[in-house]
Parts: sequence; structure tokens; C-alpha cells
Amino acid sequence: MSTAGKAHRLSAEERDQLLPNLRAVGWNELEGRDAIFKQFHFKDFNRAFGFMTRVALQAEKLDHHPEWFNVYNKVHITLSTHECAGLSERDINLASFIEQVAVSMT
Ligand SMILES: C[C@H](O)[C@H](O)[C@H]1CNC2=NC(N)=NC(=O)C2=N1
Repeated sequence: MSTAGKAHRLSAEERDQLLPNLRAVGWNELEGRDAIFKQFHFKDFNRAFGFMTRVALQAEKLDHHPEWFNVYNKVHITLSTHECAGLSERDINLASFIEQVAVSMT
């Protein structure tokens, strides 16, 4: 099982360091749950599902999986780490990968 980073809950300092870059591209912390969320809109379903396919393959490789919803060209993604019931480095790493794929799919 490969993992991209530790599964410990991010400290306040780590959050101050790691979250601003994700907030700048549209990720937001959820109210009432230690998780981050972003909505993606693509030109059509084909691109949305292609995006999801690429993310899914990386999620399997990292053994770290998103919670997501798809309807036609929209994909809503929530990231959190079950093992620590909150945000970990793994969520940051997966979000960064997701951003790379999203940019290449627009
Ligand atoms: C058994 C399996 O390795 C674990 O459940 C992995 C799988 N994918 C995961 N995904 C997420 N988001 N959090 C986890 O803690 C997690 N753990």
C-alpha cells in the first residue's frame, strides 16, 4: 500500500502553510467537518468522467480516496482522511494532484 504522506491530522501551523495555496484555487474548508471541498465544472460529461478516471487511478495508487459527486459536467469533491477523521497531508497531496488534472482537462 503506497501512501502519499502521513495520516496524522494537520496541525494549525501545517494548515497555515498548506491551505492558502488550495484556497487560492477554490478549495474551502467545510463547516462542521475537518475536510476540504471544491466544485469542478467541465465542458461536458466526457471530460468530467475522464477527470474522475484519472483521479481514481491516482487515488488507488496512493490508497487515498476522494468522496465525490458527479452530475453531467459537474464533479464535487470532498477530501478528508478517515484514519484521523480530519485533514492530513494525504488530502493536500491528492488535492494538488487533482488540480493538475483539472487544469489539463479544461
Ligand atoms: C484499508 C485502506 O487502506 C484504507 O481504508 C485507506 C483507503 N483510502 C482512504 N481514503 C481516505 N480518504 N482516507 C483514508 O483514511 C483511507 N484509508
